Amino acid sequence: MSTVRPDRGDEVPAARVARARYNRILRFAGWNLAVTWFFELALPRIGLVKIAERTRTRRMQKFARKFHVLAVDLGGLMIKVGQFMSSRLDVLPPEITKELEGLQDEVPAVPFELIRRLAEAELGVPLAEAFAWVDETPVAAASLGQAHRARLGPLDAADTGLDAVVLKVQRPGIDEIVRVDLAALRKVGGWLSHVRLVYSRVDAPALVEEFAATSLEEIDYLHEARSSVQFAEIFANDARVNVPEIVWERSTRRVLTLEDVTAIKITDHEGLLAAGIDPAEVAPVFAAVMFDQLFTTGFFHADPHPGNIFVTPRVVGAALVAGAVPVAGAAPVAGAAGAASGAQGDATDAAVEHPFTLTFIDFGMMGMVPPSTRAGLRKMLIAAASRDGKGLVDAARNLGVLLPSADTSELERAMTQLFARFGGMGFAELREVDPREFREFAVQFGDVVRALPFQLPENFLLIIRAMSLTSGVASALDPAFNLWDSVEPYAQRLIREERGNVVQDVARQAAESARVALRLPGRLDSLATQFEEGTLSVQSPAIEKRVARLERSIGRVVSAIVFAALLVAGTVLRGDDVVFGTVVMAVSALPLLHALFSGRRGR
Ligand SMILES: Nc1ncnc2c1ncn2[C@@H]1O[C@H](COP(=O)(O)OP(=O)(O)OP(=O)(O)O)[C@@H](O)[C@H]1O
Repeated sequence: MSTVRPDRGDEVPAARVARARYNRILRFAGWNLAVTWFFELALPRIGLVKIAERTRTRRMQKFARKFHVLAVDLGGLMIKVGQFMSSRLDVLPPEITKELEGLQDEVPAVPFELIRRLAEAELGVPLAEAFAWVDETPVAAASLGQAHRARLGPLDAADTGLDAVVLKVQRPGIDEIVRVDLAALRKVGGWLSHVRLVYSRVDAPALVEEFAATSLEEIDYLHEARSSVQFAEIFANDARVNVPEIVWERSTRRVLTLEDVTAIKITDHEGLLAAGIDPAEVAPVFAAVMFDQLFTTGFFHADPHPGNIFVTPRVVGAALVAGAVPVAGAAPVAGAAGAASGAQGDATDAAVEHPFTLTFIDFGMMGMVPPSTRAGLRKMLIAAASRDGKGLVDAARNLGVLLPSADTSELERAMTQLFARFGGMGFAELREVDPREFREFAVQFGDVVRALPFQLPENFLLIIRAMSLTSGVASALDPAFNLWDSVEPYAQRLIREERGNVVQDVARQAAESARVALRLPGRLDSLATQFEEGTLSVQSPAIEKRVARLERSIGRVVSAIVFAALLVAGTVLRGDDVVFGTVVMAVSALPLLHALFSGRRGR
């Protein structure tokens, strides 16, 4: 570790190390901010914008390489920051994501003696007493902790019915490292809050606080244990999902003992095929399970990277449903096939007899989609379904994606154009559209959007992360997999479940003002009038019938939500890179269009 200021000779060594770490992070951030300011603001101001454009890719590569070195060297939260960057596959350029992809695997393991000491201090007994056996070689060494295989002692085994377990132990001193890293990140967040390019789109200090809250939760294993129980309860009657049991007697804030559920890694193609499981069959199930979390239960696994999901072949009695390869922790088939679903709603989907179960681990990073955000997203959907450009913009404002001060007439116009140009098309037809046309539109649309004060609202950091990882894992399982395709059946289901809410919202929104009603398509317009006149009760068969028709036009709930997330991601995080922003916009436009116009074809 580099420079320690001589005038701090009175500090104890630990404090000196902490200060050096803090300074190193700040120097790195400060230097890169200065370089970015010079190329992206100072040069364009004196007419040298071409230099900024020509050097951008090289600068990004260099930044990623240097950050990589810093993160491996410092570990701690810098690895997490790198992970966040690399999971933004949809918005960050490949120069950065590729460089930072394998970061987590490069963390060196802590010698077992130190792990033993910490675990024994935490558990209050020698490890040999607490466990029948502990493997001194870790299964995995991560930035905050490391995991070892172990076997429970006879008493614990009898108590819990478990034998093979995994013992997670935090890195000694990780609390202090996290504290220092957060202090440095807060400082950087403060700097960024003075940079117009940033503060106009992102509340950097709030973003750092969101990251800090997540990180502090991650170093409390009891919090992780409680989250895993909550997650398990939500999916208790869902045959698609499995969660390891916690051994509470052997768990503390810094030590976590849990059922060993090792099975086939979700991205292990050979392993899946050998077990008779088609990876392409896993992709839509995984996507649907993630959508359930994000949009139905609102409590979601925010770190669904391939290392955190196993595919467990299901067994009937002693026999595996799929293939003949026995895998440790294979899940027994859950009770009757028709087990009632939990919060996911559609029982048929949740209890479908797939030849596998998805086993989630690592509940350290969980996210919540608060009801207000879900309501905001629904408003956006309704505006989208009624092809209401202005409504869509208002909804974005309500959601906090767009600052209240924004002059949005240009955006409304762009939306109206979008509806006019692609309005009559279904998804299949949209796919036939010349990509150049999309591109052209996306450039215009992107320019309008970038000029507006879009921002990354609170709570979106983890939502976007989960969505990006879901998309990445699903495509790794099946390169032909299209997230939007799997959205369709899911959205249909969601609409059926949310029927009541949609009715209420549509009616309320329509009644809000005559101005709104005027913008709505005919069928909604008359609906609104009746509602306002009080001639229509929300439960009446007439409204039911109309809403059934409306349902068809709103048949893409999640598409619209995914669109919203991508739109935010693309605009907020991309800044001025037109080419990349264009791609994101084009991608965003597809599901939106899909969402908007399927109803018109009466599907
Ligand atoms: N219950 C379990 N059963 C089997 N293996 C497990 C279990 N829990 C953890 N592991 C193994 O240990 C590794 C690290 O565990 P986990 O992901 O929970 O730790 P982490 O410190 O939060 O790491 P990261 O942040 O990289 O995901 C996992 O990738 C997996 O290989």
